[in-house]
Amino acid sequence: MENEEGALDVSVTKKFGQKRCSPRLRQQIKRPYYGPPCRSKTQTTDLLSSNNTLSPSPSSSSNDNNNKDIISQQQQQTLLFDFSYVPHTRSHKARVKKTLSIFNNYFLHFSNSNNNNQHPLSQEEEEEEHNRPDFKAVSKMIECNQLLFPTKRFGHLPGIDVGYQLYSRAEMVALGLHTHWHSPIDYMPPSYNITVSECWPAEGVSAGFVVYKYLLKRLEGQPKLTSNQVQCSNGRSRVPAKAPRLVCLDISEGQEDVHIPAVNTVDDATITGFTYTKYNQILSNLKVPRNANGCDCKGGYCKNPKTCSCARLNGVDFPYVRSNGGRLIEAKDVVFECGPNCGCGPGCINRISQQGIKYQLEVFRTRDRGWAVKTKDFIPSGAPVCEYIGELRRTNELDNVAENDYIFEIDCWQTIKEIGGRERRLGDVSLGRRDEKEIENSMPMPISMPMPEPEFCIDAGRIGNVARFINHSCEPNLFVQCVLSSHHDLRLARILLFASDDIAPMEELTYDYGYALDSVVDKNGKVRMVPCHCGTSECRKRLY
Ligand SMILES: C[S@@+](CC[C@H](N)C(=O)[O-])C[C@H]1O[C@@H](n2cnc3c(N)ncnc32)[C@H](O)[C@@H]1O
Repeated sequence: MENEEGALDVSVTKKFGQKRCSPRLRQQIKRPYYGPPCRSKTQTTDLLSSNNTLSPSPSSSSNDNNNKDIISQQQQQTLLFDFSYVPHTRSHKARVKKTLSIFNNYFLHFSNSNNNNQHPLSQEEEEEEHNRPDFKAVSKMIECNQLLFPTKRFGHLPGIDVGYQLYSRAEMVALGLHTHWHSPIDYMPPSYNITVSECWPAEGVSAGFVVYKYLLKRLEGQPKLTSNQVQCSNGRSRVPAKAPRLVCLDISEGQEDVHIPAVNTVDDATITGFTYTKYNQILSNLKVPRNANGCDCKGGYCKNPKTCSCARLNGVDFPYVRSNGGRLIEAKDVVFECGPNCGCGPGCINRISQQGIKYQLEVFRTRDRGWAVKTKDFIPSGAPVCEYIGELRRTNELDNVAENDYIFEIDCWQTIKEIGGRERRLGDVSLGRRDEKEIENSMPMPISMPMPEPEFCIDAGRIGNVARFINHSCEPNLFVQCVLSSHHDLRLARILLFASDDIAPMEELTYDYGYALDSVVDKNGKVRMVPCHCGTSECRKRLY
């Protein structure tokens, strides 16, 4: 939000290419977080100390007429001064992270409850402020005392660094960076002008508005900006990056809807030794389960979760909302999507993971982790990023497993049942017993069948897609979601990677490989140890 000279562009509240965004954050929570603590108004604002995992209730007070009053009361609170610069600690950053998770969680739930309204909202009603899911999310956070900085502050906000990219006013309100919900421009009375050195109208007039810029004084002790923190409000970096060497224009060779270039600024390596494919390859010795029965929904789209048999498998709800092209509301042990025998069509809300890659991704070379993948687009939390694609194999038929870095064991059943030391991958996800029963009932094998180890895996060593280049991080921004669409055999579930946070453009994509330490042995039975170079504050130091 501040440029190299310290001039603040008041257009910071403008959209940044897409609808919503989040700052670049390093989180403290290892697993995707989907259950915000909803606390009473009397509690303190220490979000991190709360252990409650109450899910937001989309219906409660979402249309409260006094929402606006709550916000305007807040706007009138006394200003707090804080001119001392406090270096950001992990706990400050974790609070920011958690606040944005809570906002996203409410946003997705309210979007879902709008979709599921018995009487769908008209276009005009949808545009009314009190019906907007972002407005409802912020109102709910105010009601539950979940804003990060609920009092208007002047000066430093611990945990929020210069260089954060914020795309929506609602997120800024959630953090306490912006207090005027109704107006895109927040302000302080003139008596608070001590931090402004200069102010001038920018050249040109945009859509009838003059854009003002402000040169601000740096707080004492505030570190200098680094070039990678500098962003313009139009999304382009102000400091030109060193021209990368393009080693491949499109690793998918036209198979994906978007080109996936590969660049290397580190060494002479090129992309070799694998063939790109968009679909899992099934080896001839493997029997593909028959297609599951589908739902009877008509008219191209599944609309009613009570009558759609696929929605019933997901706990009588659709797992996705339509916002930003489709987002998973919350992580689940398994998502049942509509498939080939369903009455709906390809545009159905319950087929979001079947649409292929839609974000601009780039493969790039790192100094210590080989190739990696970054996004050039903003990716909202809950959005599907890509599927892990390769050859479907039996795990007991793999040769040289220890030498193959590209094997993904399909361990959905084991993680649901917490078999073999596999903890539930989704951490904070709450799953009712009923859902687990539904999953078991829909499986084409007896539930008593002992499956201590995954029977099948996806081997992307020779054949695969862009997911094979995504590295591990102990603080990832993607999470693994098992999805069943054509059949209902969990042993052969599809493996999808979804965004666990809002992901800013140019951020590396990572997920937690989830290896148990000492679980990988070489062909002589000796434990293999690989150091982790994810570089995050939560790093467990070893990949396995
Ligand atoms: C699925 S591949 C990921 C792409 C890989 N970097 C490449 O160049 O093709 C997994 C391998 O990448 C490397 N890797 C991934 N994440 C890593 C990390 N955090 N630290 C060290 N090495 C990592 C390890 O060699 C690992 O076995």
